[in-house]
Order: sequence, then C-alpha cells, then structure tokens
Amino acid sequence: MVVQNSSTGLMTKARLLHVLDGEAMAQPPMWLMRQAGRYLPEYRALRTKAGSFLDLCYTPELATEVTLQPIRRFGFDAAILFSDILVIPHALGRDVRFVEGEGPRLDPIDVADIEQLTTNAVLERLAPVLETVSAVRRELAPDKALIGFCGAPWTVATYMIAGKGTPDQAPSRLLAARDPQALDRLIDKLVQASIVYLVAQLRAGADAVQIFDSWSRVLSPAGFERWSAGPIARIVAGVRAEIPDARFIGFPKGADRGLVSFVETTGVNAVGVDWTVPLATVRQEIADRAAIQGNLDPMVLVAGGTQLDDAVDEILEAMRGGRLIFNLGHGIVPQTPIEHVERLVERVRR
Ligand SMILES: Cc1c2[nH]c(c1CCC(=O)O)Cc1[nH]c(c(CCC(=O)O)c1C)Cc1[nH]c(c(CCC(=O)O)c1C)Cc1[nH]c(c(C)c1CCC(=O)O)C2
Repeated sequence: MVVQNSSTGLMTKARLLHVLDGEAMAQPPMWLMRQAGRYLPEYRALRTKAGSFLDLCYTPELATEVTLQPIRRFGFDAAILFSDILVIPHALGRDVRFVEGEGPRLDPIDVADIEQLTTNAVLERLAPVLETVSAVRRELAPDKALIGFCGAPWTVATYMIAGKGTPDQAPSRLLAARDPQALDRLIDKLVQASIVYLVAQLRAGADAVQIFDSWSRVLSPAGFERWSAGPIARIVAGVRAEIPDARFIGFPKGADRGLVSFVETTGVNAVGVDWTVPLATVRQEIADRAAIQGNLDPMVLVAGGTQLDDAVDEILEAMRGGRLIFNLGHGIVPQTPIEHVERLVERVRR
C-alpha cells in the first residue's frame, strides 16, 4: 500500500513493494509462507471457535484476525490473506472438506464433470474472502503489504483429480498422459476462475498476489510449460489486462531448471524458490528480471540454533545487493517453536 504521510508529506510504501517494483533493500523485507496457522497458540485458540476450517476461511471477522496474528507477534513486512487454495474448487461447485489430521478431501473429478464446471458463481461464493481482504487492508499499518493468493491451476487440479493430497500426483499425471485435452479444459476453467478471483482481491485491497504451484516439480519439462508456466502466464496477462500494474509472486516449487524460463514466460515480479536450488547461481541466471523470494528450509527453522543462524547468513550473503524477499522455501510447519521464528526475525533484521 502507498499512502501520504500527513506530517512529512512523504509517501509510505511497504518495503515488500519496493522490492517487487525493482529495488534492492539492504535489509530485505520478510514474511513466511503459511505464517498464520497451527504453530501459533493464538491461532489454535481461535480455531476451536470456528466450526470447520472452511467456516474459518468464510468468516471475515475471524479470518481477518488470523491474518493479522503473525504481524502483531513478529512484525513481518507482509500479511498473507488467510484462506486456502481449495476455495476455488469449492466456488466451482465441488465438494471440499478438511479432515482433522488428514488434510483436504474432495470428490475426485472425472472427465464428464470437467465439462459441467461453471465459473459464473465464483465471485458470489468467494464474497466473504474478498470482505476479509478489505477488512485486513483497513486494519493493517500502511507500511505493511497485504498479499492475496490463489493456487496455480496445476496444483489445484491435482487435488481435484485425486480428491486428496498424494505423494507424487500419479492420478493427475495419468490423466495428463491419457487425456491431455481434458486436463487442458480443466486447467482453462481454473485459469478463468483465478483471473476473476485475483482481480477481485487486488480491487479489494491486496497489494500483490502470490500464485502457489506446490506440485510443479512432478511435471515433465513439456508438461511444466503446458500446465504450470503457460496457465500462470495466462493468469498474469488476464489480470494485467484489467489492472496493468498488478504485482505477482510466482512460486513454482521445485521448478529447478525451469525457473528462468518460468520468469520469462509468466512476467512475475518475484519468483519463490525452495532450499534445493543454489541461490547465487539462480540469482545470476534470473538477473534483473525478477526479485527472488526464499529459501530457508522449514526444517532448519524447526531445528533452530546456530544451524539456523548460519543458513540465514548464507541466504543474505548470496543475495547481498540483490532483490531478496526473505522467506522459507515452503510453508512453516506446525511443530515450529515460536522462539525459533523470533530468532530468525532478529537475525534477518540485524
Ligand atoms: C497445497 C496448498 C493447500 N493450501 C495452500 C497450499 C499451497 C502452499 C503449500 O504447498 O503449502 C496454501 C495456504 N493454506 C493456508 C494459507 C493461508 C495463509 C498463510 O498463512 O500462508 C495458504 C496460503 C491455510 C491453511 N490451510 C490448511 C491449514 C490447516 C487447517 C487447520 O487449521 O486445521 C491452514 C492454516 C489446510 C490445508 N490446505 C491444503 C492442505 C494440503 C492442507 C492440509 C495440510 C496442512 O494443514 O498444511 C492445500
């Protein structure tokens, strides 16, 4: 967010936005993927008040509170909307539930169901989430950015096809091999729904949006172009047709050798990378085309201690003078000790 500061006349612009807009910062902006969640006692307390996890996502008052919890506790530079990538299949009329201790469950979609999907009701069904975006932006300090998000079409499709999380997305890879046109049609519906949803989030007050492609690494190079990078590029272009300066963070987890072409194809302002990539090399290859977000291993954060300090220093060193958004290389896990997050924040801000 950019606001006029009444006493100085200067503009306050969130640090994250400076980096997305092309600047390097001596002290990088930081936030953590899945920063609102079960590792926080205040989240667990509030979670028992809402019925199901989806009820929590669709209750603006509670979702707003959960979004702000990690900002109050750690002072991160950005809040991320509290919701889930699976609200899109829900808004497309699919049955979605979250089973305690097991994760998401959906009715597996078949080829005939794909033809029945309609994107007409997306905004109506996701109205409570958009209300949360506006409420968070109203309550958040102007120097903090608000990140909206959606899942990438491929990752959302993997949950729709298998009906749950799987270790290697075999059911979706099978559909890709057996009936690639059917997969194209499913991905197209998800692209349309995501454009409408992200435009609405940005209009409601999100300063940037992240597209999570948690499962891009299971695709072949050709599959990655067709079902990960290509559809994300269509979302970015579709949103920018309506909001030309819309800011994007792309997170094609495990894209590895596909990272540079991902940045070129999609036109994202920043790309998220996990801990398996050599940061200095990736930085060189991406050059000035995008900022880099990442890439601490969430398990190093669980471990804490000097291993944590060293890993943080390595990331800062590899990105010195460059456009870094400090983050994890994937979501924070529930068993993460709060004191380790405090130690991390202190180290990055030193
Ligand atoms: C694949 C995926 C999902 N959801 C998401 C992804 C992409 C990122 C990733 O790979 O981690 C993204 C997500 N999910 C959630 C957010 C909220 C914002 C944030 O704090 O980052 C975001 C950005 C809340 C959530 N989404 C979920 C929870 C836990 C639900 C609970 O409190 O009971 C939260 C806080 C549930 C969820 N949602 C999903 C799964 C597989 C699960 C169960 C496993 C798990 O708990 O992590 C699907």
